[in-house]
Amino acid sequence: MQDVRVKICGLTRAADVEAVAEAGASYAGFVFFPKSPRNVSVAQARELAVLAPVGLAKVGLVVNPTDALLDEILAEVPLDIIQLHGAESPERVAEVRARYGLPVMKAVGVAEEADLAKVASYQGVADQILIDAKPPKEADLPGGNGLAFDWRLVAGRRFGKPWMLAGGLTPENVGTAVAMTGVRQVDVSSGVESAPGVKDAGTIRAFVEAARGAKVPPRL
Ligand SMILES: O=C(O)c1ccccc1NCC(=O)[C@H](O)[C@H](O)COP(=O)(O)O
Repeated sequence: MQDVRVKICGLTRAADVEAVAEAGASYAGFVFFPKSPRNVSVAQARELAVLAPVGLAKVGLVVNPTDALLDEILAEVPLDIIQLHGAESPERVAEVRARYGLPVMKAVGVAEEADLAKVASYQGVADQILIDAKPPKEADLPGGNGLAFDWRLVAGRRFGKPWMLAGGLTPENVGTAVAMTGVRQVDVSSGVESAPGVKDAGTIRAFVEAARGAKVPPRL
């Protein structure tokens, strides 16, 4: 049985990339969103991305990006995946994918069953779907809020494309989340931080260990 794959999002320091690689995560996320405590400049992201070893996929997270912003990022940062975390339409997802020739992961915020209907419109255009907790109405950030949603909504679900579960995951609850949902990939940001935007190497290690040691229910 394959291990659960882990994405650690919002890396800002060289030591974070090192910790993520050493822990055995599969994806390292860099946030390009000025309001975020995890925001990195293009130059910073480049310095971090080049430290990632082969096998650690570098994900660039953007929110409703213009082509100009994506051009600027992709001219400098050797990304493997583009994560679209705003209100991008399926047409925009297809356009970004075609323009840059990179896989695109589209985030969909979920708070109730009805939110999952949106996933269908991205199945044909995105390479992966990130099922994340919907942010509270007053939130400054569309993601990275450390809030979970009701995992029963996605228990045993398949979405026609590989998917990842996010929102309020921690070393303590990720095993339950995997066992309950059957998801093969998980994403975390706040749950491995000692303060907003500050990753903690020990907690990253504990999270990856817990995720990889989780009991994944067999696919029916
Ligand atoms: O993490 C951010 O600061 C962020 C800012 C703007 C858009 C999205 C953002 N994060 C998205 C992610 O992929 C997070 O890892 C995901 O939402 C889970 O976050 P958390 O609940 O804090 O583990």
